[in-house]
Amino acid sequence: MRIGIAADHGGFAMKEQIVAELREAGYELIDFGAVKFDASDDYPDFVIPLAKAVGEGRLDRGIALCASGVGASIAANKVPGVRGALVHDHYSAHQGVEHDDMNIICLGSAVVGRALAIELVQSFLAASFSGDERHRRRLDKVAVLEDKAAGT
Ligand SMILES: O=C(CO)[C@H](O)[C@H](O)[C@H](O)COP(=O)(O)O
Repeated sequence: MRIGIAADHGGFAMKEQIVAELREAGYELIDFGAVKFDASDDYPDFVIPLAKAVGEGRLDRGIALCASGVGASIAANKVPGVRGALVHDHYSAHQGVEHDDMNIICLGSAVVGRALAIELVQSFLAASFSGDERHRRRLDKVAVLEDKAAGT
């Protein structure tokens, strides 16, 4: 599985922890930055390149962090092909993939602790889209909006 991760200063420390844990667990992942803590950086500068890589199919899954996870979620979901969600709980971390084909998990470093964040990411990465017809039908109704925006 091709995985990417991105964070602004609000999520930087937690990103570093998640990268270390996932690499230790054997995952390979691409780090879209930030590469250092800079209190003046902006989450779109890191989250949008990650989201484009996921939306264009160059990555299978993404992990996006900021302080609340809200800005990261808003930015990621502007990108076609992205189905991102701000997640704080185990059920959403896997059900969001199983039912909604979530491909970017957004986390708020000021909201969830390190251990929970890593468990949420592992749950997200371990889950697969069920492919059930009712879920595809619902996703197709959402994707229509992207098709209209693209003029197709
Ligand atoms: O949480 C965030 C957006 O939802 C981001 O991490 C911002 O950086 C957060 O708003 C903190 O911003 P500040 O410039 O550090 O006050």
